[in-house]
Amino acid sequence: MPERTFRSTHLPFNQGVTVTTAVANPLTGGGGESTAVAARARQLVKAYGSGETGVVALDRVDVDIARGAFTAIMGPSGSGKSTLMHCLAGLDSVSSGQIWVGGTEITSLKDKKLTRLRRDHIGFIFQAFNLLPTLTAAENITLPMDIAGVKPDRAWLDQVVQTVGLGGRLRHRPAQLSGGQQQRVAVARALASRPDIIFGDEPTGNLDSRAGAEVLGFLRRSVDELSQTIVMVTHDPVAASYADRVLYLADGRIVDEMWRPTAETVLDRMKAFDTFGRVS
Ligand SMILES: Nc1ncnc2c1ncn2[C@@H]1O[C@H](COP(=O)(O)OP(=O)(O)OP(=O)(O)O)[C@@H](O)[C@H]1O
Repeated sequence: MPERTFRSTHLPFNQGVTVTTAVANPLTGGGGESTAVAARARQLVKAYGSGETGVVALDRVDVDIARGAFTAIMGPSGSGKSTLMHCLAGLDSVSSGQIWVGGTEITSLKDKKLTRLRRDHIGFIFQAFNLLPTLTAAENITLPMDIAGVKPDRAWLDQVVQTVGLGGRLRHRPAQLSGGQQQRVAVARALASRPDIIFGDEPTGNLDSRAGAEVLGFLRRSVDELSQTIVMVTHDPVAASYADRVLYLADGRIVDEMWRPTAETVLDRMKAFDTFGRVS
């Protein structure tokens, strides 16, 4: 496990200090160039509106996302999970602070370069599977690469298809697949271009527990066998237990983290948050 510093406010787990940070560090230190860190944010602030009606969705967040690891982001509704994920993925602008994906500081990129970085380096899996109904599973998997004019690496694609267990379903269209199979197509699509990092927003939110477990198992395998980096927002302690590390957000701050979570330890931590109250 990498050395890390962790400080948080108000909660009994990590008492006392005023800044929140979840920094898996410092293997190289400095800016965004670490090979051990797939993405990092420093003093990230995201505010919506201003004055009385303004909301600070992210409040000076420092975080490192370890490369080749599976990170889950948890926290109560409105705590800033989706906002953090969208900012890290370059889908949303920030109010202040800096974000690096790999060695690139994305917070200073103009639209065109940011779009290209997202296309070439970041994969997404959403709660809605977002497959095109008229295309086969195979066509859906390679669609983003086809649009980008990038030739898929066949050997890699075969490995991905094998990893997510879709071998016999490649010629089926989405309507001919179960929800779990459709999400596996979406997982394969995210993996196909070998992105540096994959972001999942409640990727099993629309699945029953069995299909969800399958998809989570495939995400886990893609980390273990393909060295993929995954960041997943979830409300579900069972889903979080597939991760290597859980980050807890409350009121726009990272207030705690847990390594090697189990469903029980995550649930206990969530209950403790409820008992001791939320941050501020
Ligand atoms: N476009 C927006 N305009 C104004 N406020 C927003 C906007 N998007 C999010 N917020 C606010 O920012 C805060 C964080 O929202 P966010 O969606 O990141 O939370 P979340 O933890 O993902 O919640 P949930 O678990 O309910 O999806 C909330 O107070 C929310 O109301």
